[in-house]
Amino acid sequence: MNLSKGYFVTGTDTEIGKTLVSAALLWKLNSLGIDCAGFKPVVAGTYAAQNGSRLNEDIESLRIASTSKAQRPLSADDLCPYILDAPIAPHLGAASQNIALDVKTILSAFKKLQQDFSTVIVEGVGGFLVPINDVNNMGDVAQSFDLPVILVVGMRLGCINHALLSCEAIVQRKLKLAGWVANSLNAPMPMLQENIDALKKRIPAPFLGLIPSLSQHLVKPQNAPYSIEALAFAAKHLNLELL
Ligand SMILES: Nc1ncnc2c1ncn2[C@@H]1O[C@H](COP(=O)(O)OP(=O)(O)OP(=O)(O)O)[C@@H](O)[C@H]1O
Ligand SMILES: C[C@H](N)[C@H](N)CCCCCC(=O)O
Ligand SMILES: [Mg+2]
Repeated sequence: MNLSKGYFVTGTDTEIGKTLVSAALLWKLNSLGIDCAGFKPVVAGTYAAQNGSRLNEDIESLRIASTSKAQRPLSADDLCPYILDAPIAPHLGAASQNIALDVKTILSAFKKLQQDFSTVIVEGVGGFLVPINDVNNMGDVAQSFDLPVILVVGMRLGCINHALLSCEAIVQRKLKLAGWVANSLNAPMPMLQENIDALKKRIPAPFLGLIPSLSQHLVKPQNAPYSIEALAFAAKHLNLELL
């Protein structure tokens, strides 16, 4: 395994398992004794914690899977510079809160976290080209981080086209495509293996594994992070030797 100082995890769409894969990667790195933290450039969608504070599911999943350093527990703000309330496209959520999202602010928050951890796993927002403002998108954020990219493919009808478009965009930006993960979602698609084979033939990067559908007790509850058990289950299906 020739681990990079971090990975940028993107996906074929929103809600296809980027958080599951990112947090599972963190869990696996931790189990190998590698200190690591999760990062999210922007989140859109919060819920109220019991003490009234606003939390986000992705940040909480990444936070519980990050290495805990006794001297200073990670806060949500360490993992994400922009926490927006509405579960909508981030440039719209930001505009409705009069916030201007910018690449420089995101990059400096990422660099700050990178100082304290040898590996940072960044979970992108939605698909690879989701806008953050009128000029920039997540592809620009990925380029500014200059990390190898891992593509999560949500295995459902339409994913072949979405995956290949994403690969073209990643390669066109001269980013390294380090590998891709097939995630089965809540119901395995018909001809799952044939679809995976079609992707294997066409994606110019190693196949890191297939995460099966989570059984009922592992499915993420609403307004809560993934359980450690779910992350460990997903991690078992990822082959980091290929990175
Ligand atoms: N392998 C799986 N089996 C069953 N359900 C899954 C699986 N992977 C993801 N899900 C479900 O799909 C939903 C979306 O997953 P997740 O939050 O990881 O996606 P995401 O790509 O990170 O979404 P977002 O774009 O909002 O960040 C969750 O409710 C999760 O429980
Ligand atoms: C709120 C949601 N869960 C994501 N965090 C944001 C997804 C933005 C998708 C934008 C788009 O491609 O149309
Ligand atoms: Mg997510």
